[in-house]
Amino acid sequence: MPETYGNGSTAETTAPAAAKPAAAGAGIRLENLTKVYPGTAGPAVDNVSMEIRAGETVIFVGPSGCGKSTTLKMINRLIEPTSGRIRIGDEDVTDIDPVKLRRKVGYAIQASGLFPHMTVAQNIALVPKMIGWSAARTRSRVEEMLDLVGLDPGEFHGRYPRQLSGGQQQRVGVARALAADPPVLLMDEPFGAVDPITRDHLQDELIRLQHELHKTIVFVTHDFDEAIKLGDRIAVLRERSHIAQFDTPEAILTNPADDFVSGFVGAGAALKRLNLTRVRDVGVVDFPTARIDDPLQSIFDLLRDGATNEVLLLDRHRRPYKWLRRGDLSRAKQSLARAGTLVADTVTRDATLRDALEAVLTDNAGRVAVTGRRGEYIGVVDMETLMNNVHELLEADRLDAMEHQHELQLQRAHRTLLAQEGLDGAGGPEGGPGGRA
Ligand SMILES: Nc1ncnc2c1ncn2[C@@H]1O[C@H](COP(=O)(O)OP(=O)(O)OP(=O)(O)O)[C@@H](O)[C@H]1O
Repeated sequence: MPETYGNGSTAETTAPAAAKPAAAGAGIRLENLTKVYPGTAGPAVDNVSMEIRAGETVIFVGPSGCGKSTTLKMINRLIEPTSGRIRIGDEDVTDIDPVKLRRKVGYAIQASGLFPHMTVAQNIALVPKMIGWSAARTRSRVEEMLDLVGLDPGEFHGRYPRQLSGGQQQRVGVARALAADPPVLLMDEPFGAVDPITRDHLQDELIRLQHELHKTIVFVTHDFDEAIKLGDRIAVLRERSHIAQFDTPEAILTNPADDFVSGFVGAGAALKRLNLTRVRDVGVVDFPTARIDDPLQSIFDLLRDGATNEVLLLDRHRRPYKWLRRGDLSRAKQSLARAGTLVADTVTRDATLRDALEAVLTDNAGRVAVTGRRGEYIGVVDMETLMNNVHELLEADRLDAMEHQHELQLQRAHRTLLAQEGLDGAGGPEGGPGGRA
């Protein structure tokens, strides 16, 4: 059995035992929402109605300028609607005090939106303070939030945003949005400004968080692959936020409503489906490991005598460090410094098969190491497992397509038969039974 998480902690038990359980999501209902910006000819958002269920992640995608951000910002009234209503849970929030609304709706944006002159802790404490939490409660919440987003509270809480990497800033942005424990989280292209690998990891983190918290998340992105990966449902929007299709990623990929949606899905729908399967759903298996501080001799022995000709070397924090093959030993001499190949990329259990395939190709090791929330080793997924899954997915799609084709043929044959029998209500192509000469 692969070991799961280090230090006995699991992704499901990050909050201190005494903490209140997090507020779960609340449903959102948009009713005939319209926004006309002053001085513009037509509405930027025109009469949009939509129901978002409690606890689901809904992604808005659509071309630039179609009104995604305007629609999103009307939900927390950063932009006041010209007409229409917004309900969160049982409450009509269209006219409530915006400060009260902040308790219900967290907001995370691109490039984290952190205040540069405030420390990480001060940034996260912003909304709890605004809504009148005590200093002690706020302080413990800040620590809890840092831990939740995978940052060591002791190390990070006194830093300033400029002392963080882009990915860390984004994590703090999410911690800040969640600090007052709102049931609804709005995210406006939150990962738009980070590099692709960090972006993948942040997406995985968000999936893990959502497994834990069950918030209602509305997320805007330009990136359809991101939408597939994160969304329970995707709203494909066209101009003025008109809804072209609002459905699950599977349904949109296999059954786009029209040419506009097909155009958005783009080529390679079958491969995009790799974004729908997670590493946790395929076989994560154990792999022989050794620790960097193990005696050299014991690592040699493991490779020489054992059934394996490769081990994964872990660092002092049990994080994957190097792939070490038997042949590498001849170069090792008295130290492992020059031996083996550095682990370039890892995935978490929430990563998609697509991420995992990419990581296998990057690492060129035939497998990818799977890690927990602090980067610790859990197991590996190998190329063969990945390829089998890809094959099964493509095969399932092919069968679906064949079935669909077969159904169409049956329907056509049925109609022809009815027509021949004169039972199709149109008198048949030849004008009735027996026809006429
Ligand atoms: N403050 C404003 N005043 C006037 N027009 C605006 C304002 N903000 C946005 N718009 C217009 O409203 C329309 C919708 O903008 P919005 O930012 O909601 O689109 P979007 O889909 O989020 O775009 P993008 O993907 O490029 O961020 C655009 O035509 C935009 O030019």
